[in-house]
Amino acid sequence: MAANFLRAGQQRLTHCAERTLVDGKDNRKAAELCVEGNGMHYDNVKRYMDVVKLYNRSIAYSTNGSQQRAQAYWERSKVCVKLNRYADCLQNIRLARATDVPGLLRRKLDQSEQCARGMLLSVSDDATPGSSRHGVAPLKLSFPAYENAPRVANCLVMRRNLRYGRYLETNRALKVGDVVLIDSPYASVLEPDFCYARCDHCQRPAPFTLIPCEHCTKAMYCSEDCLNSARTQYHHFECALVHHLAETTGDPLVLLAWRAVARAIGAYRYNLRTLKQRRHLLSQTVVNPLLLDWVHGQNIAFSAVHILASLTRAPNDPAEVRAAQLAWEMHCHLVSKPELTANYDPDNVPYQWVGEMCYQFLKAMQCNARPAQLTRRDEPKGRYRAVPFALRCYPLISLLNHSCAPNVKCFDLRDGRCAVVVIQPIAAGGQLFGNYGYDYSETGRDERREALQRDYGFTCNCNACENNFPTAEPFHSKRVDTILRTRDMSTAARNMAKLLAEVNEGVGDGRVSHQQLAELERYFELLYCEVLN
Ligand SMILES: C[S@@+](CC[C@H](N)C(=O)[O-])C[C@H]1O[C@@H](n2cnc3c(N)ncnc32)[C@H](O)[C@@H]1O
Repeated sequence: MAANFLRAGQQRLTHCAERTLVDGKDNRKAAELCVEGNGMHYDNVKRYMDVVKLYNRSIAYSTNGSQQRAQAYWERSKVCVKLNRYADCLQNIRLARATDVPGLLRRKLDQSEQCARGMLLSVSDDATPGSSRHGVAPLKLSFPAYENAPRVANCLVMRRNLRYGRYLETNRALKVGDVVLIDSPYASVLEPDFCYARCDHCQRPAPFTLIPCEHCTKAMYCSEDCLNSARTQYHHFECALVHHLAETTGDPLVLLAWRAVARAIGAYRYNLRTLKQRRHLLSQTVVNPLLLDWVHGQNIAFSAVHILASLTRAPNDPAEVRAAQLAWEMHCHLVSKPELTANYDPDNVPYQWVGEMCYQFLKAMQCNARPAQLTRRDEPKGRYRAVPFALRCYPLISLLNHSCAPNVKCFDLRDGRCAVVVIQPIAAGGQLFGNYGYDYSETGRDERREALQRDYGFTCNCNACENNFPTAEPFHSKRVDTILRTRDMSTAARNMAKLLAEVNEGVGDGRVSHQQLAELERYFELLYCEVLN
C-alpha cells in the first residue's frame, strides 16, 4: 500500500525533485524583527519573553558576523539587565563583539559590560529551571534495571496478544509511586510557540543566550555543543526542509517524522546502503526492544522505533494521501543531498525505499508521538495547568497501551527524559496502561471513545469505559498552589512521602482517589519536572 501512495505523492510533486530548498538568511528581515521588538512596550515577564523571542528571530535571520546580528545581541543584553540576568548580559555582549560591530555600538557595549560586571559581583543571577538550584537528587528506577537496558526496571516484560498488540506487563506487584521506566526520546521537536525560546536540541529553556544555526532561520541552540550534536545527528538533513515543512504544513508531527528519518540516516553515518540492510532485517525479525543491547548498540533506538505500530487507515483516507505527498517531498529533499548520492546505488534509483521509510515514520508518529509538558501558573486566577512545549517519540514508552483510567503516568523530567510512574496499584501479571490524553476524569465516555477510534484506531474497553466512570471535579488546592509558587521543595517531598504511605497502606485493591492523585502529581512535578510561575 505504501508504494501505491508514494506513487500518488510522486505524481503530484514531481516538481519538487528539481527544486533545491533553501532557508536563506535575510538581514533586512532581521532588522525589521529587531525594530518590532524595540517598539513593544514591555513591563512584565510575559512581555519580556515576547520581546526576546523577536530578538532571537532577528538573530536567526541575520547573517553570520553582520551588524544586524550585533544589534540583536545588544538589544537582548538590555533585556537581560532589566531582568537582573547579568551573566547572560555579558554573554550577549561577547556574542555581539564577535560580529561586525559599528563604532557607536562598540562604545555602548564597553559601558554596558562594565556595569554588568559590577552588578554581577553584587547580586547572584536567577538560575533557569532545571539547574542545580532545585537541589533534588535525580530520579531513579525503584527496582534493579535490566543489564542490557538500564532504562527499564527488570520487573517489566513485553508481551503480545490479539487485542492489544504489544504491551508491557509487570512480574511483581507494583505500588503507587514506583518508577519503572525512564526513557529518552528518539526524536523530539519544539512546539512552534517555544521555537525561539528553547534549545532546538536539548530543548532546555535558554531564551537569553540562544545562538543560531548558520544555515537556516529556524533552529537555535543553547551551546556550541548542542549545535554540533544536532548538526551531525540530524539537522544537516533537515535544515532547509524544516523551514519548508513548517511553512507548508505547520504540523509538528510532520517535523517529528522527518527528524526521526534524519536521525536514522545520521546514526548509520549517512550510509544508506547499511541503513537499508538493517531496515530489511528488522522487517523480518520479531524484535523485543527490552532484549536489545541498549548499552553497546549505537543504533538500538532506531531498531526500536522502526518497528513501532502504525495506524491502519482506509486507502482513500485524505490523511493517507497527505502522508504520501509529504513522504515524497522528504524523499526528494534527501536524494538531493550530495553526501547521500555519493553512496549511489545504480540498482536502486532513486531510493524509493527512503520515501517509504519517510511514509512509515509519518504513520508511526501519528499514534506514537506524545507531547512533552511543563506546568505553568496562569494569571489572573493563579491556577497551575499543563502546557505542551514539544512533541516526542520514545522507543520504549511507545509500548504502553491506553486506558481512560490509567495505572501509570508519564512525567517529563527537567533533564529531557520521561519517567513512567505507577499511579494505581498493579498486581503481578497486570498490564501497564498509560493515557493518550483522554482521561475519564475530564472527558465523557462517548467523546473519549470516538476520539480514540479516530486517532488511534481502536475501541476503548477499559474499566472506565465499561463501567462509565463519572468525570471528576478539577483539583484545586490553595495549600498546594502555595507550595508550588514558593518552590517549597522540602514540604513537597515530605507531603508526597506522607501521601504515598497513606495511599499504599490504605488502598488494598481499591483505587487512589482523583484528588489524592492530583495532589501527588503536583508534588512530583515540582520535584522533578518543569514548573513555571
Ligand atoms: C503507542 S502504540 C502502543 C503499543 C502497541 N500495542 C504496539 O503493538 O506497538 C498505540 C497503538 O496500540 C493499540 N492500542 C493502544 N491502546 C489500546 C487499547 N486500550 N485497546 C486496543 N488497542 C490499543 C492501538 O493500535 C494504538 O494505535
